[in-house]
Amino acid sequence: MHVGGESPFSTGIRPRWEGNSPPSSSNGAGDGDNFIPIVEGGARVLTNCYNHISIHSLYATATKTQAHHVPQHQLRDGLLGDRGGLRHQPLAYNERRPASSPSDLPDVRSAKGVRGRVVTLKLFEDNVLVRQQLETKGEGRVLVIDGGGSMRCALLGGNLALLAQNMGWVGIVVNGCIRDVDEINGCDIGVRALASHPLKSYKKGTGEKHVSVHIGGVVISDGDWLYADSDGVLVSNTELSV
Ligand SMILES: O=C([O-])CC(=O)C(=O)O
Ligand SMILES: [Mg+2]
Repeated sequence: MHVGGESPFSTGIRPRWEGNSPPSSSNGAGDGDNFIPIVEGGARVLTNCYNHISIHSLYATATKTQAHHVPQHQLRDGLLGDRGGLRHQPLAYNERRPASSPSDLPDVRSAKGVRGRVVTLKLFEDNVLVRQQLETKGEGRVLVIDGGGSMRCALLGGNLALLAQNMGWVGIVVNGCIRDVDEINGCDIGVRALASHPLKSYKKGTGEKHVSVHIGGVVISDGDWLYADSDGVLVSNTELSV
């Protein structure tokens, strides 16, 4: 994906940093929210792992560290049991290695491309609003779900992806986890997520619709344009010629 038909670097345009400080850490990620590379006409590139969150590269981001994000007392006391039980967490989950560099990541070439206007949801470990939204007509739009980056349950699965496809949504970006990966891959819809997780989410209906969200270092608002392919994810206030 090239913005405006040319690489931003070949046209001499350099990223600039919005906010008070440039990235401070050695991997260039900073704190994730205080800088935004601008490549053209206000287009924002989602940084962090969003170049690598195709459903075809899910397992690379499910690390040993993340498996430990579920506090031991919750495992012991079964506080998450009403969502299917952590017993269903596969052993293999603990055996996956961290994705420490892009070269560690699997192939993402077959990731489906996505372009469309954004509808946002902001929620945490509860996907009732996701179903509600996907039950409405997608009309070629992309659902962006800010799930707070939770690695403890899935906000989208095969049934919801099929619903999305049938209702005319073209893509779903999840700042969180998905499950039923094979079923999702069989749907005619592009999905990006941080990782897969076998556990379902709560079903309480908490969260907000149509609010601006922060994902991968950028602000994404209802009505923005989102472009995703195997190169990464771009967001813009206006339609781009990508
Ligand atoms: O538990 C959920 O709501 C997600 C899911 O598995 C599906 O959509 O198939
Ligand atoms: Mg399912």
